[in-house]
Amino acid sequence: MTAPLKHSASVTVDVALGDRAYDIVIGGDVLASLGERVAALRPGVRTAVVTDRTVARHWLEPAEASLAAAGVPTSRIIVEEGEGSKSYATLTQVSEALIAAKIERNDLVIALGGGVVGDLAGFAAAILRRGVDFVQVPTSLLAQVDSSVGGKTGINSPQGKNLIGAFHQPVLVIADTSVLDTLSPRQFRAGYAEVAKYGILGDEAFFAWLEKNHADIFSGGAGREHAIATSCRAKAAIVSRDERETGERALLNLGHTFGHALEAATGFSDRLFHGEGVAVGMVLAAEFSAQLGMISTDDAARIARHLSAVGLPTRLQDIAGFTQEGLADADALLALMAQDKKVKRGKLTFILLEAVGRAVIANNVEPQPVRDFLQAKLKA
Ligand SMILES: NC(=O)c1ccc[n+]([C@@H]2O[C@H](COP(=O)([O-])OP(=O)(O)OC[C@H]3O[C@@H](n4cnc5c(N)ncnc54)[C@H](O)[C@@H]3O)[C@@H](O)[C@H]2O)c1
Ligand SMILES: O=C(O)C(=O)C[C@@H](O)[C@H](O)[C@H](O)COP(=O)(O)O
Ligand SMILES: [Zn+2]
Repeated sequence: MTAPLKHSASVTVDVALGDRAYDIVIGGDVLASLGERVAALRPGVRTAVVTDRTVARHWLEPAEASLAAAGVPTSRIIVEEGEGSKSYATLTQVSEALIAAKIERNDLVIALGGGVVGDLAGFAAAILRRGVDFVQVPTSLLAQVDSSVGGKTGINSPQGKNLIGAFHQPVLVIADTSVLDTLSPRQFRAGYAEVAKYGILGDEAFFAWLEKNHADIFSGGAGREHAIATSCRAKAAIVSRDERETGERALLNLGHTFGHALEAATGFSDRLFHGEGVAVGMVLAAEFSAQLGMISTDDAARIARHLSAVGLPTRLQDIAGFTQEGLADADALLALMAQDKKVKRGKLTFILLEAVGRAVIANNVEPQPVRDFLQAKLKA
């Protein structure tokens, strides 16, 4: 745990993982406290900040200034932005730069960026000298509500999302909500899909609140911080009970079995951002659940209606280049889903819905009903 510091209002969420517990500090100017918090957590530490080009342009200097003011030595490693950087090539670039910077076992890697930088830098830290601690400084909405918390790190392989990785928890998360002001509207909206996910999977009241307050979240009102803190509390609670996804953590994968296959089918490109794939995937999961008689068609329609109201894609046909080979093809999508990490003895696991706010884990799902469902959706 970090000691409380005297900065303007911030909220701290605890991720209760015993001797690996850590704080998520959320607030409007907490980036300025990065150096002070790192120095308090690890006196005498050296750091390397991993970031991407776009985030570096906006936020690297304030991060470095905060570290310098607290007397924390640092070096910088800058990668290309985008999902393509969750690759073997960029992992090599980052690992070798960390070695060149002489980051030792007791030093810290700092991931300053969205989910791509967090997953990549976290994984590099996990394998560098067999494990170096790291700090998450998430700069996208998605990273502040989801990817910076919980310790899933990794890269993609051509066969699928996040297939190479490790569980490696950060030692601190600093989520400065004011950095979101430089995020593009499309990226902000994509991150919102993961916010809505927490309501859909386990908190109907939060979903109803989002239905009423989404405009405030998008415009940067007080609701934004509330939505981020609520999302982090929901994720922290699940992760602290099931760190390694042996059970209920799989609920956080709502929409991802479909979504990850769609991201792979679109070549991990800007045709479909992760959050957008999750939005389409959650609607497909809801509609598939309705077809199985698990959720009412009204509830499934309510989910699609809200995601569509904020401008997220909700149908396969909304994806750029929908008719291109591999996307409008149920068998190709099923082949990609076969690489999902929830597959057990060759059988698919889906996160399905009984109601808004009630998700369940469905093991041993046969491929044929999924194929039939997708074929119908592709023609719709
Ligand atoms: N580890 C997990 O638990 C977890 C959870 C959810 C998603 N993810 C992963 O996260 C990734 C998606 O993360 P993302 O949506 O943050 O994408 P991202 O990291 O690619 O960031 C989105 C874009 O926004 C830019 N950006 C980020 N912060 C900015 C800021 N403050 N100002 C201006 N531009 C900014 C980035 O340069 C990038 O171009 C996917 O790879 C997904 O698989 C991981
Ligand atoms: O933290 C989790 O657990 C999640 O599933 C969160 C997801 O939003 C995230 O996209 C995660 O990276 C997906 O995990 P994966 O195990 O399917 O790669
Ligand atoms: Zn996700």
